[in-house]
Parts: sequence; structure tokens; C-alpha cells
Amino acid sequence: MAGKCVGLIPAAGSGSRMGAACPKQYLPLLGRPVLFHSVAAMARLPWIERVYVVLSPADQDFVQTDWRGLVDKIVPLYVGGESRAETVRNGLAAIGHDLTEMDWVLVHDAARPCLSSNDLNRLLSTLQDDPVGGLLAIPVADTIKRASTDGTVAVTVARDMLWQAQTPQMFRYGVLRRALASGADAGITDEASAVEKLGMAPRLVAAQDNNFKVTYAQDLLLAEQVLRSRGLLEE
Ligand SMILES: Nc1ccn([C@@H]2O[C@H](COP(=O)(O)OP(=O)(O)OP(=O)(O)O)[C@@H](O)[C@H]2O)c(=O)n1
Ligand SMILES: C[C@](O)(CO)[C@H](O)COP(=O)(O)O
Repeated sequence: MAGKCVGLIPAAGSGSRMGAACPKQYLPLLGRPVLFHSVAAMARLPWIERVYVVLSPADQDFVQTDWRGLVDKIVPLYVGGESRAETVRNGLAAIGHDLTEMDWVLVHDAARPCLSSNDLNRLLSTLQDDPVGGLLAIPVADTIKRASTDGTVAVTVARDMLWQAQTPQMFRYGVLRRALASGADAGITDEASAVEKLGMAPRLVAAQDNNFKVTYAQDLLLAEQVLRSRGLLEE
């Protein structure tokens, strides 16, 4: 496979929808921070050479975390921005000396701690020769409604061919830097949407295992159940 693979984890959010006293990536999950599980999901695979964790410049929790055996593979970057897109853009700029245009960057939310090795390995095997790259995603299973301002249904959205984007989102370093370079981040809520604006078509890779984003308080309980079901025990 041409080019090495690195992870880049945007971890500079405030977690406002979680409503916790600290950013949600540092909330405990089976005795470790949520961020630990998201980083470990990538760092434990031998084909991922390094995992860059993009933090808020004011982050003081990363250094307090016991990274165990992961510490040799992870690199903190205190260049997080006001938006997820800005955080990723800043992170990409900070690692340019390490990468070539053709190296693969897998951007993975700090808030997705349940990413499985199975899904990560399938993402790589599906995309490693792809001319564009792509992302883990799941086909929409529920009926989708668009709301009116008064809280009633405006319209039911046809769900055929609709997918929910997840992460990792895997693109060549050069493509991703160009896609985010403009800073015109309106409507850019994931890396794939920026790449699509270049006129490219990222490939959808169906996730087989639970890989939801921890956004609200109840999501933490579900994440704990998912990880326990995979044999992960409280540390
Ligand atoms: N300025 C930002 C905003 C978000 N993120 C990261 O992007 C991922 C997905 O974003 P989201 O779930 O929205 O996290 P928050 O922005 O922290 O949550 P909220 O929107 O509830 O404040 C998270 O890992 C978050 O840390 C980031 O690195 N920089
Ligand atoms: C990148 C993402 O997780 C794909 O679904 C999602 O767009 C992140 O959105 P958020 O509002 O930054 O959580």
C-alpha cells in the first residue's frame, strides 16, 4: 500500500450537549477517559504508525491521563480550534513535516470510543487502493422527518440511499489539506463533505459494529455496555 497511515483525533470540543463539568472526552468510561478508548482503538493496530491527538490549547487533562503502553504512539497537538473543521485543519498543518501528500490520514472523533478493530481493518482494506478515500457509515434505518419551526413534521424525507456518516474518515494527506485549506467551513461537519466540495466522491464503508458518537449523557451508559460486551472490563 502506497503511503503510511496515521490517525488524527479531533479532541478539542467542549461537549456542551453532554452538560458535564468537564469536556466529554475526559469523562470516565470503564475506568479510563472516553478519549483513551478512542485513541486505543487506533493505536493498537500495527498498521497505524502514529496517532495525533488535537487538543484545546488550554487542555490540562491530557497530561494527567495514564496512557499506559499507548504513550509511545500518541502525539498531543495543542492546536484545537473553534470548530471541528478548524481543529482538523490546524492538526493537519502541524503534522506536515511528518507526512507526504500520499500518506493516509484517518480522522476519528475522540467521542467515538467503541470503534472496533474489525471495522478499522475493513476500512483500510477497502480504501487502501481507492483513488479518493472514504468513511465508515451506516445506512439510515429509521424513517427521517424534517421538522417545521413549530415542532411538527414538515416532510418525511425519503430514506433510500441515505447513510449516517461516522468516523474514521480516511483520505490522503494532500487531498485533506487542500479540502480544508480555504477555511470556508460553513456546512462542513465532516472531512468527507470538504472533499466532496473538491468534486470527489468518498466511498461509504458500512460499519458492522457499534460505533456511535457519545453526545448525550445516556450515550455513556450505552458505550459502557458495548465495550463490556466485547470483553473490556473496568480498569
Ligand atoms: N472545536 C471543536 C469541536 C469539536 N471537536 C471534536 O469533534 C468531535 C465531534 O464533535 P462533537 O461530538 O460535536 O463534540 P463537541 O463539540 O465537544 O460536543 P458539543 O457539540 O455537544 O459541544 C469530538 O471528538 C470533539 O472533541 C474538536 O476537536 N474541536
Ligand atoms: C464527523 C461526524 O462524527 C460524522 O457524523 C459528525 O459530523 C460530527 O459532528 P459534530 O457536531 O462535530 O459532533
